[in-house]
Amino acid sequence: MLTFHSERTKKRDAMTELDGGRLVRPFECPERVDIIIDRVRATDLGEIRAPEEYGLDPVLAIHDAGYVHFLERAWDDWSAAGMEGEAIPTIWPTRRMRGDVIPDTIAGEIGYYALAAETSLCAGTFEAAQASTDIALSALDHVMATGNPAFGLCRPPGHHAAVDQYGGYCFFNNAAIAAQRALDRGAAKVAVLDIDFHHGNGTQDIFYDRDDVLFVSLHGDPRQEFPFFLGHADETGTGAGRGFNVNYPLPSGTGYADWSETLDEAIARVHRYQPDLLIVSVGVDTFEHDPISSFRLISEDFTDIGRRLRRAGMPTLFLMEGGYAIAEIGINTVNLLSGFDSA
Ligand SMILES: NCCCNCCCCCC(O)(O)C(F)(F)F
Ligand SMILES: [Zn+2]
Repeated sequence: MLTFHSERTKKRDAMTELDGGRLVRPFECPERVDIIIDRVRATDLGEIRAPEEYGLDPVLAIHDAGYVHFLERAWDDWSAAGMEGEAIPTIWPTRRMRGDVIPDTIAGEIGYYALAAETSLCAGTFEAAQASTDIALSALDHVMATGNPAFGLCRPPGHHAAVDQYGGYCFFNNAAIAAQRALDRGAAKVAVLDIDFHHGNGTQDIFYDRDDVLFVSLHGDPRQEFPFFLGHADETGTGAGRGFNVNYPLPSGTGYADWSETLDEAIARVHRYQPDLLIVSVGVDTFEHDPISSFRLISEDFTDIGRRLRRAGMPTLFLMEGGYAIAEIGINTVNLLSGFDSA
């Protein structure tokens, strides 16, 4: 399988993540890219290619312009305001506050655009996020041109990024940007299957009222797991999009027997939709030793996931999302991709 990769994805190297009341080194660290690409090379998964550069137009086709330009200048504005640490919001437009007036100062503006507080902004964030979209778009164009699968080693990830919000380590929704480009390039229907441990609230938000993108997600039950406030089974879409959003929340401790049964249901739902393209948001934080997640998949299970996805028999684009068991992230990710190739 062809892999798209760029060292520019490592430009975001935040020093802090708010975790349990302490500022710790981020779980979503640049080394994740090195470990995965080393495993791709070590296993001869296939050719590794640098992405083309697509600029901001494909990003602006999905994300709000004010949001994109906020991200572009946020670190400079934060620094210019004399803040000495990395950029972390402390107030949000919560219940019965107003979300229709965007504050002028960065301390207020950051809360308007932030989904959560664990994702610090720092120098290089915008550049890395844009490189991640270039990877997703390059991989998409390859799948559209050849019908062959491709893997976009995206970092930072994207599935929590909503139209005008960042958080959960995500800034631009790579899968949504790729799906929109596929539609712009003539696809009639695109399915996004999100197998990351966490619900892809951003991807759901972006396509919730649309029937040209089916969003299907297996994830930790939001009553117990991040992002907590979206991802329930009764969220099925709205307007034209009703019936084209499918959530499969699963309890903490879910093992592969139950998880794979749900995956087969999800694949059957994708099949009924008959998409021109399947985009898989690949998170391997479903792994038993993931430090921030609570499912119990083992490394061999990822190979089987790849096999099951291949049997779905559609042009497939794999885009990297989460996974924080650093020692095994390469093995688990490449197991999935190799399983797909070998099925
Ligand atoms: N500090 C420990 C609590 C972590 N709370 C945020 C979890 C974010 C998960 C991100 C992800 O894995 O879903 C993605 F794929 F987007 F990277
Ligand atoms: Zn995740």
